[in-house]
Amino acid sequence: MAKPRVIYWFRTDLRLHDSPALQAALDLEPEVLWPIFTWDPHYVYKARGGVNRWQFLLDCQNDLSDSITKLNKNSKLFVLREGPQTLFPKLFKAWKPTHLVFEKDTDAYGRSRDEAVAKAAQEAGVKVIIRSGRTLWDSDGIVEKHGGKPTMSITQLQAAGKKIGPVAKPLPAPERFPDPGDMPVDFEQHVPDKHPDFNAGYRSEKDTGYNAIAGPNGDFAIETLEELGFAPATTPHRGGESIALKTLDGLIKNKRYTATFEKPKTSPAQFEPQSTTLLSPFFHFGALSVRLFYWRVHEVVESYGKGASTPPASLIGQVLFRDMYFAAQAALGQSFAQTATNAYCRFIPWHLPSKRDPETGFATGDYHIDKPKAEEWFQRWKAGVTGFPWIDALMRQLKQEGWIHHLGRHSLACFLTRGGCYVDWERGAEVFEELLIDHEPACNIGNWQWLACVAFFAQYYRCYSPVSFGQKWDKNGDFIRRWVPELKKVKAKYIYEPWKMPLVDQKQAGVRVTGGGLSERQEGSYPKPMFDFDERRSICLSAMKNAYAVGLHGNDEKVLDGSWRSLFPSPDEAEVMGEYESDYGETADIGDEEEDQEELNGDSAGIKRAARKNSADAKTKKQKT
Ligand SMILES: Cc1cc2nc3c(=O)[nH]c(=O)nc-3n(C[C@H](O)[C@H](O)[C@H](O)COP(=O)(O)OP(=O)(O)OC[C@H]3O[C@@H](n4cnc5c(N)ncnc54)[C@H](O)[C@@H]3O)c2cc1C
Repeated sequence: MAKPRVIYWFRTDLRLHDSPALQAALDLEPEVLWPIFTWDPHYVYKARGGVNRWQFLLDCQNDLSDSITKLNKNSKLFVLREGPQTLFPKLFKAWKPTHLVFEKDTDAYGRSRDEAVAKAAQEAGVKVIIRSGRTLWDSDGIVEKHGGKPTMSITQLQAAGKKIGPVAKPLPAPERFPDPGDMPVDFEQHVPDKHPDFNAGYRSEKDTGYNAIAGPNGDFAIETLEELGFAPATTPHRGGESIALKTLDGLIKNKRYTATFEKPKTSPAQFEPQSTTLLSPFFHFGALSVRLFYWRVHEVVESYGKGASTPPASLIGQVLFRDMYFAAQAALGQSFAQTATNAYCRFIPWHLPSKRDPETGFATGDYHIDKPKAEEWFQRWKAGVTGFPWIDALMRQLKQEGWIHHLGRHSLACFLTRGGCYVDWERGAEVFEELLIDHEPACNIGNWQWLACVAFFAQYYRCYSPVSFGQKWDKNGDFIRRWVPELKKVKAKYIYEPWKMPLVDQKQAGVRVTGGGLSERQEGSYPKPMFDFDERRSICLSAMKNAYAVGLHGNDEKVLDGSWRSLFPSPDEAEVMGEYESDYGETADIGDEEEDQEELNGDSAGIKRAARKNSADAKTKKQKT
């Protein structure tokens, strides 16, 4: 019998070690194996991604490609520049594979993409093999063992995990790699629609990434930042399986650190080196197996004995959080990413709410400016010029390096939402999506919901002060001095509150505290704080208290049709989302009357459809998390 001809499709698993999907492909003992990556326009244009994360991805791909070539000089990672949905049907004809193998992806887009590809494979008579390998347990398996519901706490995750059984032991990396087969690409390339391009702001040069399906030299080379039209990355953090494995080895050698790690005791102000592992971007790109991490840490903890830390604070606890968010996302799909239609997300009438597609009910990526002041605060937060040095230092580190400590993320997220600006958590999640090198949809969204106290966590009265929280870790403000150099010479007593600095001290420190921070910023100045934090904290607190008392969730009819307003004070009386031109309502700006009517009908049908989709969850929506 003829031996299998296998396409191995790398995506979220840019590694050779512990890859159940790759192992399944190799177990077929194929005659030929094509290790490929498809350059998907969805991520290039429709998902937010800053240049630092692209650099990390390219690092991971280059490292993986080198490792494949070390095993077989005829092979490497072959990159094809086309969306998988249009590419695979052509590859199935041109290359005549018998099998397509890949790692399971439970992200909302990943699922719909894989369904389309699997359908095309079935039509072409190509067998599809999918293996879970991105999480400790298969996220769909967790959901099943948790009664089809999302896991909203670590305890729920652990209980469901227990029903599946122990986390699988890691698999060794292969020692041999089969030859690739012929790779004709004499078919027409489907050139993607580049508009809208969410990442246009990063492209200083022409984007030539899709000029030819096999790259500029026809050799299926890995893309470069230049081809994407991007300037060089600014992050010092570099990707790749080789670096990940070395970092893990270093961590494991430090037995005390590994065994006694307690996340709440690690400092968000520590840098070079940071106080936590900084393995998250490697997990994101699959350059490091989370199961390998789990078992190696587990061994250290076991041998350490008394004094070892335990979940949720321990290192094992950290990766349990990761699995918890993955399983929450796996259960809720696209609704997980937003309030509207999400039965598990509390409705809070934040400012700058998302615009939604009237047909589907899903967020479009754009938002309403219901209050110009809130927009100004959001822009200042995003630019790192709020006038609160702790917040600005964190944001500037994030923009420059793409990674900040977990508690730094807490500070930024709390400040933007319930502890300062009262801006929709979806705005913050979008900025993190763009800037983080470890951006993981499930973890980013889940953590934003946690910090905004709309899901997973409900203690909204616990608020991070942009002054005392930073001082707790770094009295002298070294972290601020590193990231906000205008304040480098400011005395420790003013470094967290420079607006309190007398003029004579400002002079001595060579900085003037003046202006609003955005376009009007002057050389040698640092902005005044954008509001009185204590005042804002109490306004937000009472608004949160009220929203909790009203008790709406994202899938409530009142949230979806806008009638929630009757349950809240007016925006003139309290902190409530202001009026704006509705996505759905009477004032939708459509010229033609007939179209107008159709649109309105379509609107409500679309909203109801989205609500129905989640209605199964509605009964459990008020559960304790
Ligand atoms: C608002 C906000 C947004 C976030 N967005 C992301 C994101 O997009 N991608 C991401 O991986 N993490 C995200 N996190 C979680 C967490 O901050 C990072 O995983 C962690 O800081 C990464 O650093 P580390 O690798 O040194 O973590 P360590 O403390 O060394 O932990 C080891 C690993 O455990 C996992 N982990 C730790 N904490 C969490 C957590 N709270 N949730 C999920 N996984 C966790 C990560 O994979 C991490 O690499 C976010 C947190 C907040 C508050």
